[in-house]
Amino acid sequence: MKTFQHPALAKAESVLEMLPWLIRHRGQIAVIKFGGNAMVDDELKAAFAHDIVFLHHAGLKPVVVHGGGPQISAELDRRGLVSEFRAGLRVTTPEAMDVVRMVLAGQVQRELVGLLNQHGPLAVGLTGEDAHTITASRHWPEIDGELVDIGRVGEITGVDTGAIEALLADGRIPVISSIAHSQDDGHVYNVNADTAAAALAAALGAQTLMFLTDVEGLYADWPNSREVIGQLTAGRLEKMLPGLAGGMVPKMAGCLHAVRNGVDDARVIDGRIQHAVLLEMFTDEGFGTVVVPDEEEGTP
Ligand SMILES: Nc1ncnc2c1ncn2[C@@H]1O[C@H](COP(=O)(O)OP(=O)(O)O)[C@@H](O)[C@H]1O
Ligand SMILES: CC(=O)N[C@@H](CCC(=O)OP(=O)(O)O)C(=O)O
Repeated sequence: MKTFQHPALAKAESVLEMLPWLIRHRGQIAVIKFGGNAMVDDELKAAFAHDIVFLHHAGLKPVVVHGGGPQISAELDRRGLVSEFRAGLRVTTPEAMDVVRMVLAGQVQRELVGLLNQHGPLAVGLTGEDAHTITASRHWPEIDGELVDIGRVGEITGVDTGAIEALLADGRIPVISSIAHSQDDGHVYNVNADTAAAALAAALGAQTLMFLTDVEGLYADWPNSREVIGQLTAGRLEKMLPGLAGGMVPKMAGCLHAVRNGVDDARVIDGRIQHAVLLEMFTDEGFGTVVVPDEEEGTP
């Protein structure tokens, strides 16, 4: 008997191509950090939300951590306040902290929760303050041999995954803002969102940590070349870290922390590409930079 090929056969084939990835990722926790610089436009943000909802329905447990650096800077600017960064971290006065909290928890997080919930009652937003999810103490970075005061910037001292795990068990998608509570002094602290995502990924026992940013991945010789490093081991990354600069420092330090603390792989991918998360998780077209534990050198 002759088989009949439906005109839409190619569609069935592309659905089937996902099968090995669906089997591989089922039940996995994926922490996905959406950088403020990757939130380029409404279409891209909507595509990101769609991808996260797809992961959820594909049987993964996505946890979204979001940034918002440029959005905070814009609001500070609107209020006539300056944005100063030291050692890659925003100098955060108590007045600026109010703006950080308002922009991250009140604007960026709300927008992402709203976009996710267009697909059903899925997303619940929280900040690190809620249920002591992230606790911190005041961070004093060392610059030129001296400890420098950069205000209400927190160094993570603890992660309590209870609230996130309860949400995951309830079939929700947690969306987390990188703000922490301090048990030392009762203040609220501004935490770099990359650092928060990495700490959460390790504490949750996530399989994957993914950073969506505004470059293709880690460039080997930035800013001189645009050659992306496809894969690197924790050991190689550790040697490279002191030579890195700018926004890549917390991302790559976060990748290292994650894979050294039980996360299978940590990725930096180009969040400006529509459906970057889906392409990375469910196709062979891996792009960006993946960091793997030392023993996995050579594994795709
Ligand atoms: N080696 C490198 N490879 C790629 N980008 C780098 C590198 N070193 C520094 N950068 C900078 O890091 C930026 C990404 O970090 P950041 O601005 O904090 O983004 P996000 O908002 O996504 O966290 C890039 O736009 C680039 O300017
Ligand atoms: C201490 C510190 O610098 N906190 C960051 C928090 C937001 C963030 O990290 O956002 P991106 O991921 O978009 O850069 C800030 O105030 O900009």
